[in-house]
Amino acid sequence: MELISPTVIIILGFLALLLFFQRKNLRGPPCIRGWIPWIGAGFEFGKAPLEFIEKARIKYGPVFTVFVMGTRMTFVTEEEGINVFLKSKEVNFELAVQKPVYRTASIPKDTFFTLHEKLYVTIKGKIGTMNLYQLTGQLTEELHEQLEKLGTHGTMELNNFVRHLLYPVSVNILFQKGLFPTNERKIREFHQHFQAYDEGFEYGSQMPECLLSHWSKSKKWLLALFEKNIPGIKTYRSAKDNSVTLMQTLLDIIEMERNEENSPNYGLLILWASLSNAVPVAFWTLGFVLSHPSVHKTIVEGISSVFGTAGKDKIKVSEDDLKKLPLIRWCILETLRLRAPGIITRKVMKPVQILNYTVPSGDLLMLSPFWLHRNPKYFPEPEVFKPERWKKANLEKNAFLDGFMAFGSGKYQCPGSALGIAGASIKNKPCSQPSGDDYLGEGKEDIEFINNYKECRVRNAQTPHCGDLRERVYLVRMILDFLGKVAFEGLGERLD
Ligand code: HEM
Repeated sequence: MELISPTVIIILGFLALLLFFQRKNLRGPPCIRGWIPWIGAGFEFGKAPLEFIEKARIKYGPVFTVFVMGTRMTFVTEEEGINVFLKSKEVNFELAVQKPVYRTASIPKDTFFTLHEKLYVTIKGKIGTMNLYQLTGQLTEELHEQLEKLGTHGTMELNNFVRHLLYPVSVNILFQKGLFPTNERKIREFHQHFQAYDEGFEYGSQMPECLLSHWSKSKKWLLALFEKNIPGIKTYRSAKDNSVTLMQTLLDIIEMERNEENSPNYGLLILWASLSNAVPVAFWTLGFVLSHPSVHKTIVEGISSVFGTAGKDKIKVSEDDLKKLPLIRWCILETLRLRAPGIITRKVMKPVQILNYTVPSGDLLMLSPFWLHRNPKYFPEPEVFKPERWKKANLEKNAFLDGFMAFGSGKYQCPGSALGIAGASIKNKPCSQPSGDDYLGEGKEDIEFINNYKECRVRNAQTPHCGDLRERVYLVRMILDFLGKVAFEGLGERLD
C-alpha cells in the first residue's frame, strides 16, 4: 500500500490550519436573539436599553449582537471596537439613519441621500462661529421674553419649566420669530404632541407607523403645523437686521434641489433634533446644580461677584464674564457626560474585524456614549457629578476630555452641539408627562430625585420641582444665559 508523502501531509495540515483560522475569524460576535421571530429581543431591549447593554456586556463580553425587529445591532464597548466605529471607512452614518429618518419624518430615501450632505454643511455653517454673535443675542433676548411671560410666582416642575422656556425659544430662533403659539390651548397642544412624538421616537424609528397609533397622531399633528406655516417661514425677515433663520436657509436648498413637498418633513426633523436633546441637557444641568448645595452656592456667589446682586434684569453676558465663572461651563459639560445620548449608530458596508470576530456587512454598529462616559479609565469615579474634573480640559482651545462623545463623532458629528448646549436622549431624559398643574405650592426635594435617577435611568423618572421660583429664577436665568454663551462663544468654535 502506497503511503501519503510527508509533503502532502504538511500541505494538508497547513490548509486545515488556514481553514480553522479563517472560520475562527469569520465567526460573528455572540448574538442575543430572544425567542420571538423577527421581534427578537425587542421587548427586553425596548424596556430599558441602557441597562440591557450593560448586562449584555458583562455576560457576553465587549462585542455582542442584539437581534431586534429584524435588525442586527452589534454593540462595541471597548477600545478596538470603538476605534472601528470612529475610524473605519467601511462604516457609514447616512446608511444607518436613512430608515429611521424615513419612519419618523417620512423623508424618502432618495431625497434624504440627495440632500443630506448639503443640509448638514449648511446647518454647521449657520449655527457655527460665523453666526454665533447674532444667535447668542437672539437666544438671550428670547429667554428674557419667555421668562417674563412665565413670571416669578409659585413653583413649577423643573422639567416642565425648562420646556416652557426652551420650546418657544428654539422654535422662534430656528424657524421664525413668533411661530410658537401664544394661546394657552395651542401651547398645551404643542407640548402634548411634541412630548408624545419624542417619547415614542425610538419605537417610531423601528416599527411601522400603523402599529403606533398614538405616536402617529402626534407626528401628523406636527407635520400639519409645519405644512400650514412653511409659506410664512419662507417669507419672514427679522425686523431688526433682515436676517434669515436656519429653517429658511434649509428651505431654499430643499426647494432648489427637489421640490417643496418635503419641506414640512424637514421642519419636523430639525424640531426634534434640536429639542429632544437641548431640553434634557438644560434640565439636568439645573437639576445637578440645584441638588449639589456647595456647587450651587459657589455658582451663585460667583455670579454675584461678577454681576452684582441677584434680581437684576436683562444681564448681558460677555466672554470675559464667562472666563471668570468656569464652574458653570464645567457643570454643563459634566451634565453632558452623565446624561449623554444612549446610542449612536453606523452601518457596516463591508465586513469589519473586531477582536476575534467578523461583523458582517448590513449590521448596525452601535456605540453608547452613555456607557463610554462611565469608563473609569477616562472618568475616575464615573457615577459622581464632579464638575471640577473639567479643570483638566483645555476649554480655551475648545478641547473636551478624552473619551467624551456626547455629540457623536466624525464627519457627521452633531452640527447643533453649540446650540445644543444652549438649550439642552433612548435618551437619558426624564419621561414624565407634565402634571397639568403647573404651579404646585411646595417644591419637592431635588436631591432625592437626582440620587434616585440611577434606579430609573431610562424611563419613568419623576421630575424634581423648582422649589420656590422666586428664589431660583435668577439662577435659572443665569444658567440658561450661560448655556447660550458657552455654546456659541466657546464650544461652537470647535465645529469649524
Ligand atoms: C446638548 C444638546 C445636543 C446633544 C447632546 C446632541 C447630540 C447629537 C448626537 C450624539 C448626534 C449624532 C452624531 C453622530 O452619530 O456622530 C446628533 C446629530 C444631530 N444633531 Fe444634535 N445634539 C444636541 C443638540 C442639537 C441641536 C440644538 C440641534 C439643532 C439644530 C441639533 C441638530 C442635529 C442634527 C441635524 C443631527 C444629524 C446630523 C446629520 O444628519 O448628519 N442637535 N446630535
